[in-house]
Amino acid sequence: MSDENQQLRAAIDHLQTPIYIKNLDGRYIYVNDMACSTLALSRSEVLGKRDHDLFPTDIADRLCDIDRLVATSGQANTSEAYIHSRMFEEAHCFLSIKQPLLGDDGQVNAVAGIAVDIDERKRKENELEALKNRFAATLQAIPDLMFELDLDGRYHAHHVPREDWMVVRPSKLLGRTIREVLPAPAADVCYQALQEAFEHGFSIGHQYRLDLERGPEWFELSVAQKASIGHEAPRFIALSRHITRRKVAEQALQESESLLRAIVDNTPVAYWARDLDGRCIMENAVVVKFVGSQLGKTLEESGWHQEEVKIWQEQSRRAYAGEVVEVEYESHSLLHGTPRVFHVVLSPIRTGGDIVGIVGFSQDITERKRHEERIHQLAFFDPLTLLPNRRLMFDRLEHALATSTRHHRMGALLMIDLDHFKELNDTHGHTTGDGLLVEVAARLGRSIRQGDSTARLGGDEFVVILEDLGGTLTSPVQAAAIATKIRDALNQPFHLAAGPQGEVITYHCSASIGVAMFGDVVTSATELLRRVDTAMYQAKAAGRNTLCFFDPAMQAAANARSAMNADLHEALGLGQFELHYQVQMNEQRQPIGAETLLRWRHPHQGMVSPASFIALAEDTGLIVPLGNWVLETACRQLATWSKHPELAQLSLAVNVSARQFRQLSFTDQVQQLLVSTGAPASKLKLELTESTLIEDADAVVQRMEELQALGIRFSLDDFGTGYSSLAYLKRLPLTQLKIDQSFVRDLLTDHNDAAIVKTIIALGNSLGLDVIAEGVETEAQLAFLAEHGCRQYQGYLFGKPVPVAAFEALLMTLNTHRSPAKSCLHGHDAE
Ligand SMILES: Nc1nc2c(ncn2[C@@H]2O[C@@H]3COP(=O)(O)O[C@H]4[C@@H](O)[C@H](n5cnc6c(=O)[nH]c(N)nc65)O[C@@H]4COP(=O)(O)O[C@H]3[C@H]2O)c(=O)[nH]1
Repeated sequence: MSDENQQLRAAIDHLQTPIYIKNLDGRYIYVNDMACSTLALSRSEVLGKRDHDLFPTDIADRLCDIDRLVATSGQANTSEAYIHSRMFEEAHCFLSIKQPLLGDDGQVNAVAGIAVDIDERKRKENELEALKNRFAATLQAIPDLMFELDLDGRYHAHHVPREDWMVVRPSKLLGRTIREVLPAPAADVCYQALQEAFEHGFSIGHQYRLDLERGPEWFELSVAQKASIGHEAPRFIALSRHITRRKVAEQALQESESLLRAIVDNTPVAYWARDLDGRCIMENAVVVKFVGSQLGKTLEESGWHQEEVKIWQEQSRRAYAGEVVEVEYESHSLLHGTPRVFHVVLSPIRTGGDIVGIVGFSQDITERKRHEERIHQLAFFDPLTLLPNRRLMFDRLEHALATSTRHHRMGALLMIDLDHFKELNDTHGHTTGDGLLVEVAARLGRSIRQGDSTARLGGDEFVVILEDLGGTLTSPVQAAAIATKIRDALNQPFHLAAGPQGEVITYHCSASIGVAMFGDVVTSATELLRRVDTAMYQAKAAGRNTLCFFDPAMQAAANARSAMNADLHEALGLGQFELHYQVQMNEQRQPIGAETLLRWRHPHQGMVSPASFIALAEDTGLIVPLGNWVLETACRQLATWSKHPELAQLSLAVNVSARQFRQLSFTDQVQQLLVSTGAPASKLKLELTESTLIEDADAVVQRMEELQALGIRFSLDDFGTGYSSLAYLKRLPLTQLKIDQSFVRDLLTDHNDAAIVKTIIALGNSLGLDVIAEGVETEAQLAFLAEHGCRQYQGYLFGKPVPVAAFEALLMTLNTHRSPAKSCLHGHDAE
């Protein structure tokens, strides 16, 4: 070995990198010092050994494979391998470079290798890789879009976790600018943020909207300038956060807030809140409208009336203490208009159990209050006179009864009914009638003491409750004195507006007053009212303008009256009525007709006279259907008679009551009856009383003329008994006057009656009217009447009222036995 080779060998031997040579059997034929040190073996322990002798099988296999490859290919090979050696605690990574060695024959006869310990580098590389992976994983976990941009907005890098948030695909981004990618409004926002970041180092909070495939999406930008190295152009990291959900929620919140605000502002309720210092922190438009804006003000600074501030301070104090306060009060502190009534609710505002302020609602209830008052007024007061109505009177009466019984004090109930009120109404109209009622109410009020009360029951009926009248003996005297005072007050002339021009008329009024005492025995209000009604009715029956105390006999009569009333209502339906006929004669004592007289065949009382029930039927209105029944029956009878030659000449006089005659449809009803029954109108004579004629004379005349045009005639019943003047007598289309039987009865003994009878006959004759006398019972009466010119008669002398069969039989007898002197038979009344 040359020196040079020796030096080289020595250098290789001591080289600080393991070097080795293996023969084609894989046995080490050379190792340098470092190789031995690395394996921690002596050279003799290594030389002649194979890799399988030195290393674990898997490593040894791999090393042998590479050796084989190098040997067969004749090519060098570089590989890395982790080698366990005793020198290191853990396997070290070596970069192994293997080179085939050629023999003299040019064939590979060995493989030389050098193993560089790259363990340290490898570890750093691994660490770097791990760091890179961690960073990539972190980046991947960021849900926001991230871009690296320069000041021109050019994209240099990107992190795009969601491609559907992008306007262009990420691969098309690099090298392009924001303006080339985003629509102008969004791009403007981005450039503004970039500029800010350039100026201040960062920018946050800018938002932009992109209309993407799925719809509008919102993003929020955070831009920060990257630290630049040297004179590098500035770069920016822009983080674009997807905030659509937040935005939608914000918008929904905003919408619901503005809806809430609109509701609060548009609700008619004033609404406000105050903090713990009493400052107004919220108010709606209604508050502003009523009292001007209170925002930021305390109650003391509100400018309201001092008393109202005090009320509010007190009520607020309660609300601050945790109470829900409700108050109604009238505010005088309003900006405009008159004071109004409010219903206010104050309640504490709590957050997490702590009271942090109070909230108030205030509703304007002025109109509701007015309506309530009006409803109360309508429910309990008479709208015309403003006096308490029946309902309130009843309550007061019950109260008065309870008090007087408890304190043994007497009281009296007065019922006042105006006489002939209906006539005033009919003659001058309802407005005049109303005027009278109002004035009567005022006079009643002036006639009673404080503590007594008066009420209007309806129509022309008033009551007065007198309390504290003293003991049982003196109290009726006191009651009578007050009732008399009332009657006298009402007797004073009234000056009432009447007619379309409102001319003033003087009206004289009278009243019938019933009095019922209370306090000595327990009586109910209903019973007391019944009693006073009875007494008042009695006062009316006693001739009006009078007062009458209740007594039990009176009650019995009233009871009988009311029982009869009940029976009367059923009688028509049950067919209990009959018509009787009383013959009417001429001076030749020939029958010329009959008067129909109503009879009620009562199931228990037998035949009841019309004198007992006609007035009642008139009061209750039953006279209308009843009168119709009478007219119809009479018409049928006339129609039947018209078919018999002996009876065809008879006329029938039918009593028609005032109420029946005043029906607007009366003429039509009669006409229809004539048509439906076929009765000859000329044989029908309607008997009207004076009372029928005096009320509303014009309408009566018109109706009479209408009926007269149908062929009907009229007789004036009870002539001379009423107050009627003779003035209108000639206006009426009458054919007959009837002398009342009261004048006929004493004709021969009473000069006055005789004079009246003669006057009536003369009057009738001078007006060209027939005159018929009723109640003729004797030949002497007949002779007197005939002598003074009365040509027609009716009375028991000729026949009593009898049913139709008896009447017809009577006529037959009269016709067959007619003789001038004594042909008339006395009829037998069926009763
Ligand atoms: N003492 C005496 N009495 C005689 C004599 N001749 C007739 N009378 C009675 O005198 C009354 C005459 O009838 P009026 O004056 O129309 O008075 C009638 C009439 O106003 C009314 N009335 C009777 N029927 C009806 C009717 O259908 N409709 C209406 N609205 N009223 C009727 O009832 C009143 C009483 O009728 P009645 O009780 O039937 O009484 C009848 C009759 O029975 C006599 O010679 N002596």
